Amino acid sequence: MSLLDDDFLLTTPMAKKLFHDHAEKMPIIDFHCHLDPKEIYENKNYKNISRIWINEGSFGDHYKWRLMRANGVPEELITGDGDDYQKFLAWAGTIEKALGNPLFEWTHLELRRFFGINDVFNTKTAPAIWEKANQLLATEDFKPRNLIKRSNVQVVCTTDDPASDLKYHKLLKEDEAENGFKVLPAMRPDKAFNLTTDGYGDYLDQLGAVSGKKITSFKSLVGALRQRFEYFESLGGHLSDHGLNFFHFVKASDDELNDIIDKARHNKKLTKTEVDQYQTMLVEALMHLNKEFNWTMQFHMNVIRNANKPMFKSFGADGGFDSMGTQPDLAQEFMKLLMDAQEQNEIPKMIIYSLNPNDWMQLATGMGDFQQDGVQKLQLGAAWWFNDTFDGMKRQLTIMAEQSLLPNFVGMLTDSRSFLSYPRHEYFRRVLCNVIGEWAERGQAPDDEDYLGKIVEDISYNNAHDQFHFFDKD
Ligand SMILES: O=C(O)[C@@H](O)[C@H](O)[C@H](O)C(=O)CO
Repeated sequence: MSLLDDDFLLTTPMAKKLFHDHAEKMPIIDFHCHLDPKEIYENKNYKNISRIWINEGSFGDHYKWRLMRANGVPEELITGDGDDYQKFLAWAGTIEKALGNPLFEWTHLELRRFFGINDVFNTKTAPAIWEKANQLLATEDFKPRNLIKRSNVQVVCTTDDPASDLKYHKLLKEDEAENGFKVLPAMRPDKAFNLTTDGYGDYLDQLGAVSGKKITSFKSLVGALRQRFEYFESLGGHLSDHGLNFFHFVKASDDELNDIIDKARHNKKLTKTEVDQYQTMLVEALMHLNKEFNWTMQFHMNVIRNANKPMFKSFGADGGFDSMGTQPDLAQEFMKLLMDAQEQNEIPKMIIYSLNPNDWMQLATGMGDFQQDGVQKLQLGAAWWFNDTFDGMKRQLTIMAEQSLLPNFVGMLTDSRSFLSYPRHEYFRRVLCNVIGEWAERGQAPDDEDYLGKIVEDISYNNAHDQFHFFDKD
C-alpha cells in the first residue's frame, strides 16, 4: 500500500465501506480546540507555511515543537525569531525521522487534503513544497474561514476564560449564515482554580468586574461564574472544560472556603488540604451550574505542566513542556467526587479525558455506576494529546465498547491551535471504521453495513449534534 493510500488504516472490506460510504461524508463538530476566534474573525492569509504550521509569534503547534527539539533544532528555529524558511527545512528534517509518530501521517494528510501535494515531505522535497504551499496560502481558499469551510466543519468550540468578553464570538455570530459554521465559546475557568498562582486576586477582581458581582466570598465567586454561564449561553456556549492536573477530593464549609480565598488574595501560603478543598468545592459548584444549564463538562486530567522551568520562564505555558501526569489515585479521587455529587443528584453530562491511560479503566467502569438521566451522560473522552495516536485511539474506543456503549460516543475533537488540523477527524474515523470492520471480519459484529454504518455516522457527527444541542434554536 502506498503512503496514505485511499484505504490507509482500513484493513477489511467492511472498514473500507464504513469509511468511504458513511464516515467520510459526515460534517465535523469540533467541540474542543484552541483556535483563536480573533484569527477566524480577521480571516487573514498566513504569510507562509511556517507561520500556519510551526508558529506565529507565541501561538503554534507544540506537538511539532517537541519533535523539533528532540531533533536538535535550535529554539530560534522553533518558537524563536529565526528565518521562516529555515524553520520549514528544520521541520522537514524532523518529519523524516517521525515515522510511527502521528505527526508523520497528519503532516502528510494536511499537505494532501489542503494543498493537493502528494509528495513525501522531506528535506529534498521541501524547497518545492515551500514554493507551492506559499503560493496557495496567499489565495482566498487559504483564509482561516475557508479552511474551516473546506473541512466541512459546522461547529468550532474555542477555549475561553470566563472573564473573556467574547468580542469575536459576537462578531462571528453576525457572519454565521455567510460562513456556514458556528464559532462558539467553551468556558475554561482554570484561572479561577489556580489560587496559588500570581495574580489570582487580580483575576477575581477582573471576573467580578465583567460579571458585575464583586467577589468577596466563595458564594460570590460562584455567583460571578453563574453570570458568565448566562453570558456564554447567550452566545451559544454549551460546554465547560477543566484542566485538573491533579485532584484530591476534600470537602469544606463556606466559612473555610472564604478563609482560603482571603489567604490566597493576600498571597498567604496555603496548605495542600486548603488547595484541595477549594478545588473540590469549586468543581462541585461548576457541576451544579453545568447541570442547571444542560451543558457538558469536560475534564482534562493527570498532567504535568510546564516541567521545564527555565523554558516556562522564557516562553510561558503551552510551549511543549507538558507531559503525562502520574497521580496514581486520581481516578479514585474523582470517583469520590462523583459519589458525593450523586447524593444530591448533581452530576451533569461529562466527558472525562485522562492523559494517563492507566486511569481509563477506572474511569470507564466508574462512570458506569452513575449512568442515569439520559443517553451516555458520562463518557470516556477521545484519546487525548499524547494518546492521540493509532494505538491510543484504538484503545479508547475498545475500552468504551467493552465497558459501556461505543455507539453513544460523541467522538473526536482536534484540540488544536492550527487551522490545518481537521484531518485528525479523518484519521480518527479511519481508526473507528477499522476497529468495527475488524469486529465484523472476526464475526464479533453482524456483517450489516446499514447497521454498522449508522453507528459510524452517529459517532462521527450525530451524537455530538444531539449531545451538545448547538442547533436547538436554528
Ligand atoms: O486542553 C488541554 O488541557 C490540552 O489540550 C492542552 O491545552 C494542550 O496544550 C493541547 O492542546 C493538547 O492537544
